[in-house]
Amino acid sequence: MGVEVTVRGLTKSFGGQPVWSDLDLTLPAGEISVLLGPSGTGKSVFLKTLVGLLRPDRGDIWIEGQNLPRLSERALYEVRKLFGVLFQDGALFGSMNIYDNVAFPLREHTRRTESQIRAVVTEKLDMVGLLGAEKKLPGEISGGMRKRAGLARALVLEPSIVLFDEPDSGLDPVRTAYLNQLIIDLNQQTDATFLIVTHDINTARTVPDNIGLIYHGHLAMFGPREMLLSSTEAVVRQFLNAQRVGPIGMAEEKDAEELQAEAAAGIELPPLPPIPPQLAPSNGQPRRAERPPGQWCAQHGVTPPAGSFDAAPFGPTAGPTPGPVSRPSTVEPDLELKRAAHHRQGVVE
Ligand SMILES: Nc1ncnc2c1ncn2[C@@H]1O[C@H](COP(=O)(O)OP(=O)(O)OP(=O)(O)O)[C@@H](O)[C@H]1O
Repeated sequence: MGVEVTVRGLTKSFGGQPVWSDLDLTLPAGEISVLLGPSGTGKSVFLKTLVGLLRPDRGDIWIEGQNLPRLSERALYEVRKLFGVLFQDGALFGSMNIYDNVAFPLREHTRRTESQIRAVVTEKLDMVGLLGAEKKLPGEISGGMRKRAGLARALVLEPSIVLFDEPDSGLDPVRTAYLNQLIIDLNQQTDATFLIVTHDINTARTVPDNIGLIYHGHLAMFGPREMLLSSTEAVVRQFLNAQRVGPIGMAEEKDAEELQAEAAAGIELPPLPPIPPQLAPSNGQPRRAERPPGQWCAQHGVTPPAGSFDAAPFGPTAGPTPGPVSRPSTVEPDLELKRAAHHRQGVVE
C-alpha cells in the first residue's frame, strides 16, 4: 500500500553550488508521478535525497509522520525499508545470477527461510516476466531484462514507495513501451507510490498521474498530468513538447537577447498537441489512483487541445505494442497479454 511523501522547502548544494532550492511537492499515496528536467538539474540527486542517501542542506521530507532529514542513521535505516529503488543500470551484482540478485534484499534484511525466499523471488520474477531466467548472470541477458530484474529486486521487500531512475535509458522504443505497461500494471497490483525520473517525453505524457519539472534550480511546476499537458507556461510547454523555441537553451537558460530575437523573428511555439489517453492496466481493471480522462480539465475550466483523449492512431506507442488505451478499449487483446502468458510458461527472450 502506498504512502504519501510530502517535500517542503528542500534545498541541496554541493560545495556551495546549489543544485535546487525550496522544492515543495506532495507525491500522493498510490499514484504515479514523473519527474522531468534538463540534464544536470538534479533529478537523481532528488531521488537520492528522498531515500536518505544524501542529506539536504535544509527542508523536510515527511513520510508517515517522520521527517527524514531529522532522523538518526538508525531510524533512517528503518524508514529506508519503505523504499524500493530501480537504479539506472539495474545495479545488479555481476557475479550473482538473477535469482540471487533478487533474493539479496530478503537475505540481508529479513530472517525468512530459503523456501519462503524462493516463494517471494518466484512471485516477483513472474510479475516482471523473468521466470526461466533465474540462473542467468546479468551479463548474459539484455538491458531490458536487466531492468526488469532490477525491478523485481526493488519489489521483494513489498515497498510502499518505488523510485525509478531513468528506467527507459538505453532501451529501444518497443522495450520502453513494454516497460511502461509493466510499470502501470505493477502500480495497479501493488498500490505503491511511484516516482519515475525520465527523459522520455512519451513516457511522461502517457504513464503518470502527476508530472513535475525541475528547471533552473527550482520546481517549475508539479501537478496532475492534464494540468501540465494543457499548460501554456513557457518552460513547461517547451519541455513537454520537446521544442527548441522557448526559454530553455542548448546548455542553459536562453538570455533575454536570444528570446527577443525569437520574438522579433515571429518564431512561436506550435499549438499544444492533443493530450494522449493515459496508459491503462493490461488486465482491463482500473488502477485505484486512476482518474477519468478530462476530469482535471473539466474541474478547472480548462479546454483541452482538440483531439485530446482520443486513442492515438499513430505515433511511437501505436500498433501492436501496448500503447495508450482509453477505456472502454476497442483494441484487440494485445501482444503484451500473449507475452505475459508466454513468460508465465517460462519463455524469455
Ligand atoms: N555526490 C556529488 N558530489 C558533487 N556533485 C554532485 C554529486 N552528485 C551530483 N552532483 C552534481 O549535481 C548536479 C545534478 O546531478 P544529477 O545527476 O542529479 O542530475 P540529473 O538531473 O539527474 O541529470 P541527468 O538527467 O543528466 O541524469 C550535477 O551538476 C552533478 O555534477
